Amino acid sequence: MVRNIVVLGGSSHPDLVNTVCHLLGIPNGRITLSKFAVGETRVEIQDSVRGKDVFVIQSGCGKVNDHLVELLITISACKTASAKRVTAVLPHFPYSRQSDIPYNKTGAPLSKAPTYNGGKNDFTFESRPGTPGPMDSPGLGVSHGGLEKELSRIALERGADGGVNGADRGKSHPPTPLRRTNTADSPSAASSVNVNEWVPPKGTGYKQWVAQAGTLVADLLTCAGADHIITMDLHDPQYQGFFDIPVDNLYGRPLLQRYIKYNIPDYQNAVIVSPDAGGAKRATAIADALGMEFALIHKERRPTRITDRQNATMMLVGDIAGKVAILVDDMADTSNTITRAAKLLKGKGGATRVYALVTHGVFSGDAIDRINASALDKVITTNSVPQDQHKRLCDKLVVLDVGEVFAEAIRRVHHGESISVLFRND
Ligand SMILES: O=P(O)(O)OC[C@H]1O[C@H](OP(=O)(O)OP(=O)(O)O)[C@H](O)[C@@H]1O
Repeated sequence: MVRNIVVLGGSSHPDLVNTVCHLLGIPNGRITLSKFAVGETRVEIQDSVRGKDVFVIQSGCGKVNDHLVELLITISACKTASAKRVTAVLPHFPYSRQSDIPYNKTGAPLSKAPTYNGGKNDFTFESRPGTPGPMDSPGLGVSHGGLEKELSRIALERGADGGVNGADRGKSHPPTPLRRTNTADSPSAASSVNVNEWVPPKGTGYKQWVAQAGTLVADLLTCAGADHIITMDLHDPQYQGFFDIPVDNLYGRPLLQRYIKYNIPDYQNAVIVSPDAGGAKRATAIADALGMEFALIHKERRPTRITDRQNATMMLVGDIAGKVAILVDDMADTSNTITRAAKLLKGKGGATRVYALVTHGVFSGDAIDRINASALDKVITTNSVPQDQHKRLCDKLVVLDVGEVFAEAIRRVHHGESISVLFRND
């Protein structure tokens, strides 16, 4: 039984909250989460947190934006109710994929938007303009009808070619109309991003503005009053540097490694495969620890728009013919990456069996259907986000429990003990 500690759960992952409280031997902190009719979040904390060490557990899944706001309000409520320390526990950290700038091949992002001054161009290709204002940026604060007309007119006047990257420059294309993407039906990353997808006319020098939401989310958590963050397998470990409070980034690696060791027959002769260059370090760490071979799939998506992510070209570097391939990645969202990788590994690669091990099985939209129809033999994930429903729909899915890791991390942080023991890989 741990004393002077309160564990509160947001609405994203009640099972994990129950497990953690059970393992710590404490009752769940009492909290009421509700909504006003308009959709605003309302939080009421029923236990006194005065002078207490408070941990708020909320994972980045489901209605991820609602859950984020719920977390921020809860943290703030605890602070104003005189909690001694508030730790945000985010088993899967929302927005951590958005800490960098996707269109950075040719240098820093543009910092000023183009001005639509009657079709006259007042900037060059080398311009480094400032942050788009509400009236400057496509899709922000301007009535869509008027904006579409204006942009189409500019495109027509300039004989647009639609190129946003080097590869497209110089080619001749017809003027590019505005396209609207319907975001209502699919929660997948690729289909939910664009409100207006506008390809700028040739020679304007304007590259689409992409917000670095990761920075904002880090600031929001700190401003709300978080004193400490506990999370697991951040998409980009450098994201910790966005915070000026301690961040404990736990590893899912020991769990995944244990699965390989004890559940994959003849695992020493299998090959660990990273489905993209970004995850190579994570995958090689496992391959090295288990003395296994390593291969890499090169996934090319950066130079183009975010909507092209699903069409990225994949190329296998390494030999997996006649072997078992074990894909290792930090997360599966739409599952496009792992299913396409599996197709490549079993098809051209000649792998006999393909496993995918991902820490965060978000499985948005039709991800589970995609896995069921894929060449993947098994998908192993953790319950850093709820998996009950996914498990019911997918026989290939194996779920590893992170409850113990988070409970132990909370216990150790509370007592001021080192958490490095949690990084052991045996
Ligand atoms: O299931 P999916 O929808 O395919 O998403 C999963 C992929 O997304 C992330 O990488 P990302 O594409 O952001 O590339 P990066 O590693 O270059 O940042 C993640 O590391 C996976 O590889």
